[in-house]
Amino acid sequence: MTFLAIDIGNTRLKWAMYDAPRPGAALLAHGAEFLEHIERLAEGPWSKLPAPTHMLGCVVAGETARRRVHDQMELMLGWNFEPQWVVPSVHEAGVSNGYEHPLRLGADRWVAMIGARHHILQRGNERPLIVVMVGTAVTVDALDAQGNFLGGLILPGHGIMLRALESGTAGLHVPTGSVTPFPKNTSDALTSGGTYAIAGAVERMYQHLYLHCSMEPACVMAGGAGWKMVPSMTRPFELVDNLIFEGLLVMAQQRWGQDRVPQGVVGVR
Ligand SMILES: Nc1ncnc2c1ncn2[C@@H]1O[C@H](COP(=O)(O)OP(=O)(O)O)[C@@H](O)[C@H]1O
Ligand SMILES: CC(C)(COP(=O)(O)O)[C@@H](O)C(=O)NCCC(=O)O
Ligand SMILES: [K+]
Repeated sequence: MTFLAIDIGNTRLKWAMYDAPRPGAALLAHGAEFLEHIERLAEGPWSKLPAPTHMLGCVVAGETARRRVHDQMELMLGWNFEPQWVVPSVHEAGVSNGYEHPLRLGADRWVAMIGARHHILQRGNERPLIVVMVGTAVTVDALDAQGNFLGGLILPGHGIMLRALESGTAGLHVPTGSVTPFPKNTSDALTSGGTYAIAGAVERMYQHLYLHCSMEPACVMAGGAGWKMVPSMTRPFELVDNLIFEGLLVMAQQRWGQDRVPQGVVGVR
């Protein structure tokens, strides 16, 4: 059994191939393509893969992007699985969706929260949890210790913040700068402003959640630009690069975990 996991964000498609559809499976291959290069997948990185038997993905980049990926899969000889895409629900894998309209939550946020909760539970006690994803947009989602998703923030990512300032002003066209506490040039002022805007939003959510749960939250961060945030965070954060894939593996196991030991056999010697 081989499992293909796909995450289509607004900037890049990330994919990973595992030897089984369950957490802990061995990673066989992985890659990322900017959305404008989706058409390279079949002839390029996917051409060397064994045929997946199962596939699960999440997409927030729209129907056209998903269709372009389906077209690539159809070009692959021997790929016969039915593509499945995550639809956020009211409850899955120990996480309850507190969104007013659960279906309107970004599928990537839902998968990341399920991955993060699984990740944290594996490492110890139930704790409140902050899940930060730094991609095209930034999302900051809060879960209580019981796995209830309480709500989350959406803010612009680094690129969108810079482009918005560039296009809305006459004098802000400068190269990328450094993050510093007291920026003394325009480049550093813009780069630091964006980074601390994200760090500040996360800190605020941390305080909200701490107050709500009376218990220190654990913090998990992911996304293509997550590494940029690490030095500027005000709380200890764990960077989990494959957070979405961990979530997809947890969900895949619920769908196809037929390798489970049959009931009644456990413990029999
Ligand atoms: N070559 C690159 N590799 C990784 N991250 C990049 C690269 N170029 C830009 N980035 C940063 O990562 C962000 C995209 O991260 P990603 O997680 O792929 O976003 P999304 O999930 O929204 O597609 C960009 O907005 C940018 O800040
Ligand atoms: C917030 C997002 C744009 C993040 O997208 P990304 O940065 O991962 O490309 C995406 O999760 C989305 O479109 N969400 C739907 C709206 C919502 O979650 O409320
Ligand atoms: K994403």
